[in-house]
Amino acid sequence: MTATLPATVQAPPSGPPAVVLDDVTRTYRSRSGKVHALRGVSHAFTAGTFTAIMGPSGSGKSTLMQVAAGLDRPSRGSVRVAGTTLSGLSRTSLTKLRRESMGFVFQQYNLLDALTAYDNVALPARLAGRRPDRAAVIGALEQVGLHGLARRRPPELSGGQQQRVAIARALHTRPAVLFADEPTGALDRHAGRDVLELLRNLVDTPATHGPAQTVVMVTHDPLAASYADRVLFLADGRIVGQMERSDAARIAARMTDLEPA
Ligand SMILES: Nc1ncnc2c1ncn2[C@@H]1O[C@H](COP(=O)(O)OP(=O)(O)OP(=O)(O)O)[C@@H](O)[C@H]1O
Repeated sequence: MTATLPATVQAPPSGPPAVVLDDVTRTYRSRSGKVHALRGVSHAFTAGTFTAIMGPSGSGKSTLMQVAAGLDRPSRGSVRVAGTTLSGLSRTSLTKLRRESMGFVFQQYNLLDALTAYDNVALPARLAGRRPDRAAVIGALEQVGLHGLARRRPPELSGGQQQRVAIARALHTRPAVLFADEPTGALDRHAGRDVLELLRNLVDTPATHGPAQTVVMVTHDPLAASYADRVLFLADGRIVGQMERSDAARIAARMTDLEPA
């Protein structure tokens, strides 16, 4: 279902939105007072596109991702994922939506060393009390180029291969949106590039089933951000700029402008 965009959100030039943030504010209360992590953020993440989120430390990147993924609730404003507004959903419905429509990849791979790559990918289905769909698990491992290594355990894989298993685990439910938080942060340059090329290919390769893959990635690395279709720059809880398909040098220059002197 394609929902109508709220008036405050600028529609991107093409395609329906996979995730919409409308005037999202997130304020934390700490002992030293209120912290305004997000201040009225509105953005539509177009389905089938790759967006990088950058900004200085403390600018609100992780909060934006947590709120967009329903892991945290906004203090004000609304979030919609795959056509469903998150506010008002029960905890169970939110968990179901997250399980079916969202995939997560972090800097740490969070794999179980005792399980094979295949069983790591199948684990979320098992934990949810479902029988894993063998074809979907193998399909996800094929998508990340690891079909031949399905029986290896994480200690028998390189860091880059382990991250690809983690991506396969995130992809195996064919989520509408893949959220990645510093997915290359623990990898060397070469392995990091492979993971970024993989994320790029997921977006570029037409899906045989389900919606086009949408990727939203938080990163500190301008080179990583250069793989995205669009870079959003955050500062002090606000979106302060965007760049379309840009190179690492230009992205780095914009970041330098945003860093506090
Ligand atoms: N649970 C919390 N309680 C209080 N303040 C918080 C909480 N989570 C985040 N903050 C504050 O909100 C602001 C934004 O934090 P956030 O983690 O989103 O920034 P970030 O851009 O991801 O930073 P980094 O690049 O350092 O990871 C910061 O000032 C942070 O200290």
